[in-house]
Amino acid sequence: MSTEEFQKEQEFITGLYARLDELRDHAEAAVQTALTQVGAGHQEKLERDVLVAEQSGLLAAFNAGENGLCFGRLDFQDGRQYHMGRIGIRQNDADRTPLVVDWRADVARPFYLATGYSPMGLRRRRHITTEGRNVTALHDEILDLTDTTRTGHEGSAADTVLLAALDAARSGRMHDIVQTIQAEQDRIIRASHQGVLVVEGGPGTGKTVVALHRAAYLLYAYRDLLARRGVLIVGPNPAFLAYIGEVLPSLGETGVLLATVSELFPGVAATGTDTAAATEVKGRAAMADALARFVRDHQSVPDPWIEIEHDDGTLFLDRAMAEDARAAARQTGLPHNLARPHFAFRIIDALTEQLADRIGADPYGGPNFLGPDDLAQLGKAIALSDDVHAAVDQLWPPLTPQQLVAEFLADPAHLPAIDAELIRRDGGAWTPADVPLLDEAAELLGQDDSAARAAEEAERQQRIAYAQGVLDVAYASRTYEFEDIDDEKSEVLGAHDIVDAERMAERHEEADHRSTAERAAADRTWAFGHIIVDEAQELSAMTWRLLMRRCPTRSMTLVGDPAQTGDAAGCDSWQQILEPYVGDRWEHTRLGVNYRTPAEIMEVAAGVRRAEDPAFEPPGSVRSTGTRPLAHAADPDDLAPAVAKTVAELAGAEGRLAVVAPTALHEELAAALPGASHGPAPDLTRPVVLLDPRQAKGLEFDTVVVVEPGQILAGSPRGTNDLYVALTRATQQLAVVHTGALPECLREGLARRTKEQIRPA
Ligand SMILES: Nc1ncnc2c1ncn2[C@@H]1O[C@H](COP(=O)(O)OP(=O)(O)OP(=O)(O)O)[C@@H](O)[C@H]1O
Repeated sequence: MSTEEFQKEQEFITGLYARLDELRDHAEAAVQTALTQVGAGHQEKLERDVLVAEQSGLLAAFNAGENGLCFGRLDFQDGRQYHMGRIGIRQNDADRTPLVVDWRADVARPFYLATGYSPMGLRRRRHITTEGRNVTALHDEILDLTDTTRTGHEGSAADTVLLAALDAARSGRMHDIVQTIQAEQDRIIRASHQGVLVVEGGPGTGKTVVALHRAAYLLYAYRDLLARRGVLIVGPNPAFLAYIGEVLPSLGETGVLLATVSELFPGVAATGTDTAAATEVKGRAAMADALARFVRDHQSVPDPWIEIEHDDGTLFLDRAMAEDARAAARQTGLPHNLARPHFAFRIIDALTEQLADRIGADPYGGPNFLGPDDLAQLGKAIALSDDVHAAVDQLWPPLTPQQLVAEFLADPAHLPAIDAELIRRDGGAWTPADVPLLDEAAELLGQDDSAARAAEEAERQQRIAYAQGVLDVAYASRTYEFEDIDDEKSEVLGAHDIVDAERMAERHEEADHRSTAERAAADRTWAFGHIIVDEAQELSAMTWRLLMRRCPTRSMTLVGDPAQTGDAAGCDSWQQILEPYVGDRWEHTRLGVNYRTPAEIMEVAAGVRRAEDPAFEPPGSVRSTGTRPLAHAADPDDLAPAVAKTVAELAGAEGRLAVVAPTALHEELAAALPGASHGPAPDLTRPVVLLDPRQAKGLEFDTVVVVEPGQILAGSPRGTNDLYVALTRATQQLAVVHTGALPECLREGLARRTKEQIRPA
């Protein structure tokens, strides 16, 4: 080891952190100063808010850079040398010379792509490992074989650093991989933002982590476009979102909305659950048609008429009149609530005509006596009639998405009877599968915001009135110290002197301080700049309709693995998902190396899939641990204690362990595993967690104990996929605890332990 090289890097890193501290202090001071400045006008307030947002964003990035700020160095053959950083930092000189370049910059690409065959102009690539602000290791790769300079740190650097990262104990939170992105992953991360990119790959191939780095890259490369519209990352459940939630902030990116589909209808908390069969029915594309027809059912005509009381005698809103108004309203092509005024106006016109015919008719067959002004007067009176309002409400009622879907579920229409029975529900909490239905309903109904706008105007008037009151009080209690001075010429200005009530009211209006992600989360119609969908194979056809509405530009990255589909409503083929929206204009890429699961575990998991598909080939594992997964046979009465014993044996001092078991066993197992986190949103940072196979999706742990694999297999129509997911979550060790016979597909590859061996003492 060359201490001189070490020393040089340490000096560089020390200097770099000093510059980081300087930048951080500067940003902190700027935020503080801005916050204490009380500007009077709107403009000043706006400028202050922009400055605070900008500097806060910088601060977040500087704080993110604290750990592993610099992780590599590129030495080019032409003498250029660049240090690589999690974020880019420049010197405080006239040229603002880069100290470290951002890993996303073009010049950083050879760090990930250069090989001995294709050195991309590189002479040497250095991996720098740090702990806090100290350099702990250097690994150099020589890419120019004619270069004879040696530093003493040469070796197969990339492998050493990658394997160290893969072997490290898990923390319950995903980490970024900027230091070890592999070439096939880099190409996906930096692919163009346009169009739909599908990233497919088996378990542990890095689909999720690559998708997150892609979000960071896109925000860097297309900042103008994406910072404004925002990026949405959709994940399968809240625990998964918590698991991946620290990756982007660690890369200095905070403006991304992470959400499950259930959270995408503002104002609705989908806390209910559906049966697998109901989820499947609700997810079918045919639901869109059923809902559209259900909305039309609410556009009715009277049989034979509705009587409208009028001073000049009863008017008749008859079937033909309503049919004519309905056809005209439908012809506008507007959603139900927005077409409603068109229906109402046609009805009012027709009733006005009926009345005019009655009271203005010339008994001798001449033209009607009433002129345009008379007709307008009659129309106005009819438009104000309570009877007319009630009739319009009856024939074309205003509807909210919640009303419509609740009514639909209580008595499902336009579906085969068997499907209708499966989803029938009167009341109860909204479920995740209801959210796309609500969104579909919102599209079909449209939002007639005239009432909201009127309310807003009324509120504004109220604010003005309040501000006038404040001014009056201010005037009444003005200071009299200068009583002798003519009030008109007073140099002491009071609030009443410089603002009128309207401007003062405006000043008190709340400016929108929310970030793009926050504003997007609160707005159902927000169009995102890019959407990333993880575990995309799980989403139903109805969910795709919702997501496509949120991304009219179709700039999307979809990652998933059809072999892991667990949801009954999930899709089996990308073509089937995408065809309705982009035809065949989408790109498909594959990741083929498993970075998570050691070869020994993967062999066992592959056996499960091979039972259905003998030709199945799992992604090749990058590591093997030499430890065979274990099968523990337990007495049915002893299952929970046997699981507890296995957990006690395998749980390490460091790292995380997950027990993956069918939900029906959770109560019994939780009692035997005190301290294990479980429930709908388990805390994955705890040493032991108890999950069902669906909750385990996308996650990873050092050790995994799969309980009753036979029940997992039989538990759902996609039981094979669920078991495959459960078995592929471990980075180090896997154990299976079972009562009764081990399923046939698991008999190969597992080292057996008998009941006696695992019976608690
Ligand atoms: N280039 C890399 N360097 C270091 N770690 C990596 C790399 N690529 C992937 N990993 C690690 O491998 C593990 C698996 O990655 P990830 O969860 O993204 O896989 P996945 O394909 O989404 O898996 P699954 O489909 O099973 O959920 C993670 O711990 C990730 O950090």
